[in-house]
Amino acid sequence: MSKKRVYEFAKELNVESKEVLKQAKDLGIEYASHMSSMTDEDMKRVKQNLQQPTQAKPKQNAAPKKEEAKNKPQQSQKKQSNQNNQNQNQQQNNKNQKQTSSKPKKNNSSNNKQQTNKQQNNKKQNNKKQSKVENKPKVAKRTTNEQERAEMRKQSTSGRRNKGRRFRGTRGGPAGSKRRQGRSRNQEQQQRVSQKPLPESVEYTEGMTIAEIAHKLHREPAELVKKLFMDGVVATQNDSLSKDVIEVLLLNYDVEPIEKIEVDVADLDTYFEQDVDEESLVKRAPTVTIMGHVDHGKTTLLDTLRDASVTQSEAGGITQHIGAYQLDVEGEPITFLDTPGHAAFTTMRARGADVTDIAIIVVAADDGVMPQTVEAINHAKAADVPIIVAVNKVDKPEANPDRVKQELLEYELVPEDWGGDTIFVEISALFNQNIEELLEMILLVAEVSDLKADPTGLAVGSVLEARLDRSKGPIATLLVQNGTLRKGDSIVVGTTYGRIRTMVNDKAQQIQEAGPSTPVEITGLNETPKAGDQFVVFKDEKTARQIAETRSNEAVEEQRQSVNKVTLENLFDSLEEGELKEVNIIVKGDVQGSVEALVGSLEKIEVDGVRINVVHTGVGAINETDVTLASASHGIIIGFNVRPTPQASENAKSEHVDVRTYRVIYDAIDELEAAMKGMLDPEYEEQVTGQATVRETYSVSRVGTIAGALVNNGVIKRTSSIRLIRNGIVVHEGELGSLRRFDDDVREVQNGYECGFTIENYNDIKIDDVIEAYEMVEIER
Ligand SMILES: Nc1nc2c(ncn2[C@@H]2O[C@H](COP(=O)(O)OP(=O)(O)OP(=O)(O)O)[C@@H](O)[C@H]2O)c(=O)[nH]1
Repeated sequence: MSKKRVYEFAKELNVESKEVLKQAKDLGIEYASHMSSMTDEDMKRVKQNLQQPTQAKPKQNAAPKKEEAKNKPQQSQKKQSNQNNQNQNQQQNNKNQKQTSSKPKKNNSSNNKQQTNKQQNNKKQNNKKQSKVENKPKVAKRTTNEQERAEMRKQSTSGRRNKGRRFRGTRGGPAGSKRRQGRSRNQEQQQRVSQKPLPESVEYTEGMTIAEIAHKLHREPAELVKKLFMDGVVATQNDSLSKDVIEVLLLNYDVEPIEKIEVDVADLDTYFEQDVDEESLVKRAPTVTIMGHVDHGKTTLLDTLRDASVTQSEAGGITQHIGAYQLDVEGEPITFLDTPGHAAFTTMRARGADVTDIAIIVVAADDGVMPQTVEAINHAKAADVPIIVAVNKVDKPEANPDRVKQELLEYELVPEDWGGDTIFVEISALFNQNIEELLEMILLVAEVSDLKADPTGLAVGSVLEARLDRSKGPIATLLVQNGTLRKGDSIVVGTTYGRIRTMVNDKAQQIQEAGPSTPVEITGLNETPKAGDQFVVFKDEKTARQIAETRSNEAVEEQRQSVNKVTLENLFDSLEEGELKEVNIIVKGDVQGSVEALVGSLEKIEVDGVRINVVHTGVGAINETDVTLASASHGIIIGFNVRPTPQASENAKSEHVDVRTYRVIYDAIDELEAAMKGMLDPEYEEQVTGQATVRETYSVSRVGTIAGALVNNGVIKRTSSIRLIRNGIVVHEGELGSLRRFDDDVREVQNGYECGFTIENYNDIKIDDVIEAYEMVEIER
């Protein structure tokens, strides 16, 4: 059933809103205001009533809205008023969405996505603004309820001081009030003569101030303040107004309110959903992902296809692995994503990248449908991507393609020759059989899908792969999805940005520009993005940097709010709160033996029924996979004699994964045990206090070696720990046995003074040895 607001309906009938309200009231229908929604039935009834000659009245242009406001019917039921307001909001939202999505869009799915995104944006903005408005003195809420307003007006005129303080009308008594009213009416009339005409409509954003709206209406803010006051809303000209108040205010002036949807420039999705100019659309290559069960031949198929691509390239051309490649089938290009497996596919999708147009599900004819085949089908279906089934390994004597077809019926994949609409191609990826037919089928599905893009304009797309290269810096493989990417372009990728310094295609050729569906590898970014990140080209580097910085800050904030990872510090708290019964750890070490020893010892730690669960062990540096695993399993990484790679360190930092490295197994055990007991010692940092050089040594029986030394740097303290250094090599670490000046025991000896000392349980002190005194100072974690 279609609904209209009172004012829209009035406009349609060319009568005033108040006339409609009046007629409705006569018919027993109560509306809160011009913004109330009318049902079809009500509109019919009101229209009939209005069309009776005595009642119909032409609409006047300069509507005396003040009276209208006065005559506004009061609500009999508070509940109904609220209901109506909800309807109003709902309808305005719908209207706004219609306004923003009226132009033709790429396709249905993007349409839907756009609508949802817009709705989300709307919601986001409304939420943001809501909080802003809520800080204001209840202005917005009060006006949403007509009955409350009326109630307040009543209170103000009855002169109840304690409640009516906001209403100036209570102060001067009836006579004064009348005088003022008379005066202001005159002023209003004078103003009206000299005022600019009102605009037909005003574009507003929620949270605008009275002064801003007054400016748009070419009216004095004081006039608006007064109008609102008459409606029971007390606000000053610098107060922000809620959407409802703004709408009522504008309608009081008979000005159409149009809400302006503010676009979040940092939301990259919006750049993917730009309105398209149908005329600029051209056919683009399909992007294909190959999925299937382990060992069914995904990699072999990708290799066979890539070989074909190499053969096509110029003699001597080398195909480099950039995460995707393009094949030319009789002049029709096809882009293959070079990362087999649905995990990659889903990760990309989870990050917002919908890059796949067609999914090829590889099923080995000798093995049939297996668990990952089903998973792959489900992932493709969830992404609404057309499926082509490649029945592989048909060269094998035990191959049974019909069994595969039979098994796939259960998943609604019915071959064409069995009356369905799924394309099945029987191939041998290893022996290059029927590959051409597979390619033709891909082109056929692509044609049916009518894949198009607009190569004009700035490029948008997704990251297929990214890595950090020691000499070149961050390298990313991008898939252009719309527009044309050019060398030198300023680009935002995920939360990073840069200018495209170099751009190569899958044939390792330097290129200047890349159109839709083209995979390219670029350098020039400031940081390494993640696979699945979206990219958008901006007209200048400054804008790109600003947007990337905003996105980066937003991402950090989001993460801060959502991530609550386990660290050694909060481990005990988590255990206390009953969140953890198992502590997940990942152990990496320099050699297998030490990893096993460490794991063995860690597993023996017993703390009140809490168990250590080793999720993964390995030899070598702590890498990104370890961090991903720790992040996913809320685990802690323990490294023994190994360090994290730079990328792993970065990821650990961003994903809040606790990485602990040790050089002594017992330290690792002690620290983990202490953390589990909530007794983690504070962390200390070494601070060298001073140095002294040995000038003489004396051997004294029962005392040992006494060294005579000169303090030549800082201070040597009796309580300090020391290191004995000979020719730059630490020969002993320990404590002082005694520290003296002449015959006196002293607490410390300053720079430039001589002293005598012994080292506890150590006598091998030689002339020219240096003792370095240091203290362990507690640092904040
Ligand atoms: N006979 C025959 N063997 C094949 C064919 N395709 C792949 N193979 C073999 O099957 C095995 C697995 O192939 P892969 O391409 O590695 O399979 P995959 O699906 O990529 O496996 P994962 O990467 O482990 O998921 C290899 O030994 C291939 O040589 C084929 O068409 N015929």
